[in-house]
Amino acid sequence: MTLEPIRYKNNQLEILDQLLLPGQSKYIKINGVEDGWNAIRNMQVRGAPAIAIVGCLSLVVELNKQQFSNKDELRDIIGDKLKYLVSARPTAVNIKIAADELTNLAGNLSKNESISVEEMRKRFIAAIESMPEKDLNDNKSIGDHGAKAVLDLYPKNSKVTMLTHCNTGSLATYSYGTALGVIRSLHAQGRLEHAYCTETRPYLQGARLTAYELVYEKIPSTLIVDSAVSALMKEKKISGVVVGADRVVANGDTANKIGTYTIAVVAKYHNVPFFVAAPFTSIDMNIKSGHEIVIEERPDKETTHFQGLRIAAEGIPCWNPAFDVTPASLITGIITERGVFRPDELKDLRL
Ligand SMILES: CSC[C@@H](O)[C@@H](O)C(=O)COP(=O)(O)O
Repeated sequence: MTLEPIRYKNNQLEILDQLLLPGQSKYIKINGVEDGWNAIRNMQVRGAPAIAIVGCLSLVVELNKQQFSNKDELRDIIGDKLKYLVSARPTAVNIKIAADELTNLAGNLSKNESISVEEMRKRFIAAIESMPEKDLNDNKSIGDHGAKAVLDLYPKNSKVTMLTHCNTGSLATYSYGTALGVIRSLHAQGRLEHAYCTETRPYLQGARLTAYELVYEKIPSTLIVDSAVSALMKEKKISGVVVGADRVVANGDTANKIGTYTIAVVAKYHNVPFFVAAPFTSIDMNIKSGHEIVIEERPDKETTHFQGLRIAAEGIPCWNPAFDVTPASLITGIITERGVFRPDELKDLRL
């Protein structure tokens, strides 16, 4: 049985409150878009694919509660609510891409004279309800393509040791995970020697969530502090790094959890292959290079406090960007559900 971060059944939406993990497994109800926005903003749900799925499902919950007098009204409400959901966190692109596609769908459905407002609502909801299964299937393909790409670099039947950052597992997606899915796939094939995960300051997605998933899945693994990455690459035989992405742009530059760029620089120095694992829903072709990506800055309190307790000196100001951008030149390959691409190959792909 895998972890179930998102429960959606009979128009009821619940999420596992990731702020309480690993100490407590508590589900909270999402009763509509306002709840969805708050859960995303407060990081009770986080991880680019999970944010998109929860945000869009929160809209479904709300649409099912209301009556609409005509299709234009339904289209306008959908457009406004999606815009609002996208505003919860700016860097992860999956929810923006989903919102754009769904806004177009609502526009087309509203223009279709052969369908009623009720039929429009049904078709729109069906499109959102297909997202979880697609995410799961995409993640399994990412896992398999990624495992092959890593193993192809090493002698036949040898085992590999991987490093990952942040949380990209079941908890960051609907299920299975992206970068952690690659590690999971290597483990399932009996080809994983060991996985290392970073703590991922300041929110500790690695220590709290990835470590929890690795233990849960009985994957041989070790937790390190973020600042141990250089030492790890010097002292242990690391076969590859695999991380997720919040936004991959047209030239292959990739925004991911703060600290990813440092790991990529260190990997280059130590000649360790550095992979990004992400579904096509994380690829933003509208942005040419990483300079244009909006990086979310989170409150100082996430750096100065831990579980409500001040750990930093009183009065010190903080700079707390949630993400950084790894230049394409440091990325060996981008693992997607359709295969593995060099960063410079992205621009020729049809999304
Ligand atoms: C499959 S999740 C990929 C990324 O979203 C993940 O690595 C990450 O950076 C998550 O950041 P978070 O701030 O926890 O939402």
